[in-house]
Amino acid sequence: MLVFPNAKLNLGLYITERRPDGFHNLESVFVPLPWTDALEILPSEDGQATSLTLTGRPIPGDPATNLCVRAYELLQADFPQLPSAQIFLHKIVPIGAGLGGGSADAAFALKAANDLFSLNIPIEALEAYARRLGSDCAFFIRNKPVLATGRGDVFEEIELNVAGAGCVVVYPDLHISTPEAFARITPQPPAQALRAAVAQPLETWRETIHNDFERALAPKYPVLADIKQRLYAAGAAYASLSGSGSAVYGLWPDREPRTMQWPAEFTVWKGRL
Ligand SMILES: C[C@@](CO)(OP(=O)(O)O)[C@H](O)COP(=O)(O)OP(=O)(O)OC[C@H]1O[C@@H](n2ccc(N)nc2=O)[C@H](O)[C@@H]1O
Ligand SMILES: Nc1ncnc2c1ncn2[C@@H]1O[C@H](COP(=O)(O)OP(=O)(O)O)[C@@H](O)[C@H]1O
Repeated sequence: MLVFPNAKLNLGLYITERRPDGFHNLESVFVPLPWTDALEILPSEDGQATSLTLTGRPIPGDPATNLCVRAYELLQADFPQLPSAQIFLHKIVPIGAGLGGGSADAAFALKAANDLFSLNIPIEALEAYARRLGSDCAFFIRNKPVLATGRGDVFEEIELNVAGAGCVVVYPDLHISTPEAFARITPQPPAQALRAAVAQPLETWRETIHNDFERALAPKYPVLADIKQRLYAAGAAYASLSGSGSAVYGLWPDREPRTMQWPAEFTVWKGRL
């Protein structure tokens, strides 16, 4: 079974408090971004152990701990009838970019195994498996715009009118680790209610919707503010860091983004939400 795990963007991101379990409560709107990896899961040849074949963008870390493998093993622990699998991942979405790429691969691996082997796991149970793999992983099970709270794993439906907006995502070849980014944050309540702010026209968001990681990361990574400023100079109605970085995106509600030149080492995605 071949699936295409997509990335996500954060529209606003407020880190509101540190929790006793070491994680942080947050408030953010997550939206699917149609920038995808390719993931294939097939039953193994007779007697072969589960294998992972990686192509595309190199993924740091031991392949045995790749989130696709961990997702599959999580299901195998509860479904002994699940055979070994051959997993092929062609990695395209930048890593450590705040685009949720690893979490998307894990969630799509759960969904693909559920469909391929007819496990009939209900959607709520798939979300529960996903929560064990990463804070934002459960988002990719339903893969619809949500207001996320808690650890980034508690969702409420939200009305959004960004579908079809022009979007440019710029990854400056900079891996920012999520724990490192959190270490730079002082939690505080959001200045504005996010649900109300995203309901207003996109042109108003520049004044009302913020990502707390921007200020926290600015001293160490000035390139992030440079990219944002260039997106605004090219006519974006709204521009922001996604997640804990380092990808920065711009949105254009009703017209094509102007062509922009970026350094050769940057990776740029251009399309529509
Ligand atoms: C904070 C967000 C916002 O979108 O950042 P990005 O990963 O997108 O940049 C995500 O929810 C991240 O989700 P995810 O990347 O799955 O995080 P996890 O693997 O669960 O956690 C990685 C580390 O980040 C910190 N962490 C993560 C989520 C959270 N709510 N509080 C935290 O303090 C913890 O130090 C944790 O050990
Ligand atoms: N399939 C995968 N794709 C990307 N990263 C993975 C994967 N499996 C494990 N990882 C690990 O997860 C970490 C976070 O990756 P990713 O989800 O892309 O970043 P972010 O949380 O910033 O969106 C990486 O450092 C990587 O080592």
